[in-house]
Formats: sequence, structure tokens, C-alpha cells
Amino acid sequence: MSDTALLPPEELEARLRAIGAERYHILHPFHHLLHGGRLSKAQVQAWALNRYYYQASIPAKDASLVARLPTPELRREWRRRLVDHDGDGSHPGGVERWLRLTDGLGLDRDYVVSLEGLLPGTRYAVDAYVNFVKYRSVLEAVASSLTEMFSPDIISQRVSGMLRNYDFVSAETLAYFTPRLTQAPQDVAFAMDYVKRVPATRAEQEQVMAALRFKCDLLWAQLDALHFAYVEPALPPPGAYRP
Ligand SMILES: O=C(O)c1cc(C(=O)O)c2c(n1)C(=O)C(=O)c1cc(C(=O)O)[nH]c1-2
Repeated sequence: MSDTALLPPEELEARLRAIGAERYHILHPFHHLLHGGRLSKAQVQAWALNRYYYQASIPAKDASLVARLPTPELRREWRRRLVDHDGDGSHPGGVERWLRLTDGLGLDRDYVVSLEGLLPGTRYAVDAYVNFVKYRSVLEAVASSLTEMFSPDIISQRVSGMLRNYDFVSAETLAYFTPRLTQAPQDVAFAMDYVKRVPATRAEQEQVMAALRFKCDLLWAQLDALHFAYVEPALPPPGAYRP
């Protein structure tokens, strides 16, 4: 197939899946240490504290995309994600559920929410995602959410491994992840259909693949930052969380 021919939708999907198989953060050494029970409680705390910024920024990136979606159908679909993360006022959303996870690990909520202990690497990676969604095309923004297609596997591995290997973690602490196992496939079904249907040129399909690579890389970079600061060589930058 030439480099300029439009890919059949199934071929595009196969290439997107291959990107995850090559670079999703399920392959990162920090993930293996985390679910393998080889981190201290303090290192797990550092992971949860940093990941709070990712969780808290997801609704910001989704809200900026809602504003640019052209139809009520598309906005309704994306608005559902906002409710998943922010809650509806009577049921807690993902951000609140993540704070229950950091509570369960013994972190002070005000400190977590203040972002004072955040690694610069986390901040830059997460901000890059929010800005990508804000400034790139709607197609690229939708495509960048597609890492979620790989998340049920990493979540299952993480939750079962952490419950098995750490006495300071309970099913209640990790309850954040349970709804994600049904929310993520629903998100992906929509986004995958969109990126297979909408591109009219190979160049747009290449943008879809590049958006997914970019997203895999920023998830990877977050674990790199944690690994460098808290595992090896264990050099937390000035101001970062010190257990
Ligand atoms: O646990 C994980 O490894 C993981 C990965 C991802 C992902 O692949 O982006 C998300 C989540 N969790 C998650 O909980 C979540 O709410 C989420 C939203 C999004 C997104 O890009 O809109 N990704 C993810």
C-alpha cells in the first residue's frame, strides 16, 4: 500500500493497536515495580500524588474540546466524560475518587490538591496533553484519547498486583479503577469509530496515529519522571514530594 493511499478503516485500527503494543506505559519499568509489589509505601504515595494532576486535568482538556465540537450529538458524548470525571453533585466523579485513593494511602488532601509536591516532569507532560487538545484539530484531540483502549489491561494488572502485594492497599483504596473498566471501553468505542470514519485523506490518518504516539509518550514521560525521582537514581527535584 502506498504511503499516500487512504488506509481501510480496519488497517488504521490495526496500526493504532500496534502503537499501543509498542509504547503504552504498561511496558514501563515503573509500572512493573508498582504492580509487582517492589515499591515502598512512600514510592506508591509519590505515584498517586503525581497522578492526581493527570486526573484533575482530564476534565479541563475534555471541557476545552466540548467547546469546539460542532454538533449536539458530539458534545453530548463528550459531556458524558466530564460527568465521569467531575461527578454530578450526588455521585462522586473520577477526580474525587482519586482523592479517596490518595486519602487511603495516607496523603494529606490539601497537600495533594495544592500540587506543591508535583514533579516538574509530571506538570510538563500533563500540560502538554491539555494544550494538545486545546490547540490541535478536533480529529487529533479525539484520537489522543485512544490510549484508553489499552487501559483495561494495565488497570487489571495494577489492581490485582497491588492488592496481592501491598498490605497498605485495600480494594476500597483502589475503587477508583472499577468504573474505569466500563467507562474506558465506552469512550474508546466512540473515539475509534470517529477516527475511522472522519479522515478523508491519508494525511489526516497519519495525524490520528501521531496523536496516539504523542499521548503514549506523555504517559511514558510521567513514569520516567517518577522513576528518576523516586527509584533510580532517586533524585527528587527541589520542592518535590519527599516522603
Ligand atoms: O490507569 C491508567 O493507566 C489510565 C490510563 C489512561 C490513558 O491511557 O490515557 C487513562 C486513565 N487511566 C484514566 O483513569 C482516565 O480517566 C483516562 C482518561 C483519559 C483520556 O485521555 O481522556 N485517559 C485515561
